[in-house]
Order: sequence, then structure tokens, then C-alpha cells
Amino acid sequence: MTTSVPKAELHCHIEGATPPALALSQAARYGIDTSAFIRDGAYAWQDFTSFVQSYDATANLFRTEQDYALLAETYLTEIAQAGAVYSELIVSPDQGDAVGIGADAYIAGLAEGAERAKAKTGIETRFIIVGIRHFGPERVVKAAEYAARRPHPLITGFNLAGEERMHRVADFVRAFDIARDAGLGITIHAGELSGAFSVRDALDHVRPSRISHGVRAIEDADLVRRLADEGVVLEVCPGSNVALGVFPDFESHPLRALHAAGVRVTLNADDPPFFHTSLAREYELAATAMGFSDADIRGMTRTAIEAAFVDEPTRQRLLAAL
Ligand SMILES: Nc1ncnc2[nH]cnc12
Ligand SMILES: [Zn+2]
Repeated sequence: MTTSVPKAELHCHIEGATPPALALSQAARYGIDTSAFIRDGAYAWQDFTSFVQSYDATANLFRTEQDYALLAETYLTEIAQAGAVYSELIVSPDQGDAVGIGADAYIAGLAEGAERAKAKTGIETRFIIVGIRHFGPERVVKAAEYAARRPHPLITGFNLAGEERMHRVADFVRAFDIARDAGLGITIHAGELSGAFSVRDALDHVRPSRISHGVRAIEDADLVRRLADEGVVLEVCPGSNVALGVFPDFESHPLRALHAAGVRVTLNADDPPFFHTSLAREYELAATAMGFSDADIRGMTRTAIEAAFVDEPTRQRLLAAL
């Protein structure tokens, strides 16, 4: 059992972590019909495109600073109670704009929720600003410029998510340069919906210290060696990959092969209730369906903290607590 194993995550989209019960109570508050995206108490979608539609509909149920505080507090308290000591939340300033409160109020609400969860449980949180790939390079530059202004101390990194099959990584170099020059940690979704070429593009064009997913690097042995040699950390989300059909099941998921090849890997839940998972379940599946030892799994938590976008005193405190 991995119940008592300390856990750390580097990859969770905050709106994608909304428990369906919270989505339903928010919908009741605002009088919104959820039948298109919640059925029998679970999120409904069929493929990546309809997943994004359900995700966006859920995100639009949070409309005030206090709504975002409630979302962050609810999620972080839940994972802390399951053993998480550290969480990096992927947050989207575009979402604050979409619901009309603006990015600063959106971040302030999430930060208030993170502070409340920390006061109750001790969990440490940082925010990764994300640009949305299918919104196009110019909008992603805007997200990077927002992050580069360092509008809140909890914002420590920059990511690119969304439809990986649209545009090429090279189209986003300017956004990543802006984020890197501002001292933010760099990670990027690659090698999830697209193959090994996308991971290679990410390494060549944006020089990330981590890659969100990256698992389809397994299609290219030279690339796997490069990831291991360069010490690039993969934010692996097995439950998400199986739910989206990237791999048919946990037995054929490449996490074991990547780990065996010396690639630095971590366990993450991506958008937990959308993919019928949780951070605790990802840890449990690593021990059961994927056959990792207790020491391997504890090593993944250590890798996550080593690769976290935090200041050194916080990293040393978290490592000491393991
Ligand atoms: N799994 C995923 N891949 C790309 N973009 C996302 N946004 C939310 N979840 C995502
Ligand atoms: Zn993701």
C-alpha cells in the first residue's frame, strides 16, 4: 500500500481537478445546465477534443475570486490528506479573462485557497502559468508576458498545454524566451498526443528542465538516451494516458521502460476526476499494475521535489521531511 508514502506532484491542471460534486454545486449557484458535460456524477467526454470542451465548461463554473479559493482549497486539502506534501498547479490567466474577473483576481483567489490548505495541512504549492497551444502563438506570448511580470510570488514556472497536434514547438520560442528570461522554470506538454518528434522539438527549441508527459519519447531509443543523459524530468501521468487512449493499459505504459533506461520520472494525475484518477491512485497503480518497489516510488517523490520550481530553502525543507 502506498497510502503512507509521501507524495509530490508537478502536473495538475487546477480546473481539471474539480471534483464533480463541486462542479454541480457551482452550477446550482449560477443556474447552469451541466447535462452536456456531467452525466451520472462523472465528467462526460469521448476524445481529446470533447475532453477540452468538458474541461472548459467546468472551468466556466468558477467566476469569482472566492470560487477559485474554494477550488484550490478543496483540491489541495484532499491530496494533502492522501499524503501530498507538494503540489504544482497549472493555472491559466486566460481563464481569469474568460470569466471576466481578470488574471490577477484569478491568481489571488487560487493563492487564498492554497494558503488556507497550507494552514490546515502544511502542503506547499506553486503555480505554473500555462499558455494554451490551440489559442495560437500570440495568445501564448501574452500568457508568458503575464508570467514574466511575476505578478504573484507563488508563480514560479511556465508551461504550454492544449492541442499538441496544432502548431509546432518552434512557433512558441518567443513565449518561452520571455518566460525563461524572467527566471521562471520551464516545462512543456510534449509527447502525449504527438510522437517522439514533438519531444525532440521541445528539447531543441525551448530547453526545458522538465517535460509534461514526454512518454512517447519511448518511440525513439536515441531520444530516451538523450533524456536520461540530460537529466530531463518527465511529469508522467499514466492514468491520463490510458484514459485518453495514448496507451491501451497500464501494463503497456512505458513508465517502467523509461525508469529502467535511467530517465528521471515523476507521478502525476493531470486532470484527476476527468480521467477517473487521483494522485493517490497513480501512486497505488505504480506499485500494483506497474510493479515498482516502495523504494522506486519514494524515489519518484524525491525526483519531483528535486525538479520542483521552488526556492532552495523550500526544496531543502521538503527533501529533509522525506
Ligand atoms: N492532458 C492534457 N494535455 C494537453 N492539454 C491539457 N489541458 C488539460 N489537460 C491536458
Ligand atoms: Zn497536462
